[in-house]
Amino acid sequence: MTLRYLTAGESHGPGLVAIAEGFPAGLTVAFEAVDRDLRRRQKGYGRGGRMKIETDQAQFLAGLRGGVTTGAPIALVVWNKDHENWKELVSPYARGGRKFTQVRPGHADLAGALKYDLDDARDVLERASARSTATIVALGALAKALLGRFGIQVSSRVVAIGPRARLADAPPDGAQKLAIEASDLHVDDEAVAAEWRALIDAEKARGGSIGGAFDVYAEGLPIGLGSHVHPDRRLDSRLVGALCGIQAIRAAEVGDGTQVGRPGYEFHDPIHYDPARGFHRPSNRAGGLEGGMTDGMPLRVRAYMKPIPTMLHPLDTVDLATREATQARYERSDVCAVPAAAIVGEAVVAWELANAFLEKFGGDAIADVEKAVEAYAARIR
Ligand SMILES: Cc1cc2nc3c(=O)[nH]c(=O)nc-3n(C[C@H](O)[C@H](O)[C@H](O)COP(=O)(O)O)c2cc1C
Ligand SMILES: C=C(O[C@@H]1CC(C(=O)O)=C[C@@H](OP(=O)(O)O)[C@H]1O)C(=O)O
Repeated sequence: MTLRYLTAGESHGPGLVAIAEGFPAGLTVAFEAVDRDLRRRQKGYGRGGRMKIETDQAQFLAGLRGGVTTGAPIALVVWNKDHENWKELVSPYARGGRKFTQVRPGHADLAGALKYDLDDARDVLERASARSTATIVALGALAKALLGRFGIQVSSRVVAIGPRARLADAPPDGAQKLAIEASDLHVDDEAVAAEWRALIDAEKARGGSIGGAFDVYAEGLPIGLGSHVHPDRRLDSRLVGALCGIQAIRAAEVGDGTQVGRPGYEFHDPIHYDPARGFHRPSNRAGGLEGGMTDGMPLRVRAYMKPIPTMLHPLDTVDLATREATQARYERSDVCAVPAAAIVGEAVVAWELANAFLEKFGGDAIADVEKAVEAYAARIR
């Protein structure tokens, strides 16, 4: 492991912190790019009241001087504005409010309370909440700064909301990227977005929720990140694991990976070579990964997000304190958060790619990494 991080923080506590280690010295980090990704994560049609309260920004505490990494651990914090309303309820210094015992199906509430011997599921849900993805996105922005330094760009697009899919098999081009950024559903087709808004509205009207899927892409990757030699060094296993590590992601797919009904001739990508382009493929069904390594084609991974579990018209459950039948507790909730999850998806993919990149080319200083990248490119031409 070259890059590593830890995060801490509760959804309604004072703030969320992250410490990252392993970035080479001499990397310029644009703070605005970090905050831009934090803003992107807060957007999206179907989000609930919380996002009107927060305006996430990363405050850096260590590891950079004048916007440039020093090689020391990087520390940052994202403050929770909503904590002002929870000071007496959720804090290292106070614990108050009615106990949360009407455990919600689809959440960590039940298993977490039993496993950790807690009589208040609040102690579980505060950390299980996807609020922590704000720190993940800030860390991902650091990884993107490293990748960007070497010409690698990470992007994403929502490809399904509920039953209505709009699949694509290549990364968005420049114009499509602009359209995606302008869209409240993180898609480059306004007609599809209108259909998706109607689906979200219908679920909201009946007190329900809706899920979907998104693709994450990376362009400009060298051949050979990751490794075939052990399962835990395979980049496909690491990317799928990282995507399923995001709250509410239930499955992830590499390239056309689930299309196993296709015959082999329609599943694999022939290899071509010419001196100008080097090794390349006429198709990219593998999604840029073969044998657990990048194959030089754009990376394409898809993640599937379940419908948000907290619903205005709640499901049946059992009260943790009395063991009697009741209904799941509702405070407030998103109805759909697939566009936000796509930004988190970019972050976790960027992190895994940056880690694999530094495993292959790593050095303590950016200049060392540059030399390793150049030497490798010359060798494999
Ligand atoms: C960006 C994002 C926002 C989310 N917002 C909510 C929400 O408002 N309400 C909710 O019940 N779940 C929300 N979730 C999902 C829950 O955090 C998640 O389903 C829960 O912690 C249980 O984890 P699991 O689904 O991975 O099993 C959100 C997830 C993400 C990625
Ligand atoms: C706070 C965020 O998402 C939250 C994730 C979440 C959950 O259960 O995962 C539940 C909601 O929290 P609250 O109960 O405070 O409204 C979401 O708003 C965020 O994305 O920053």
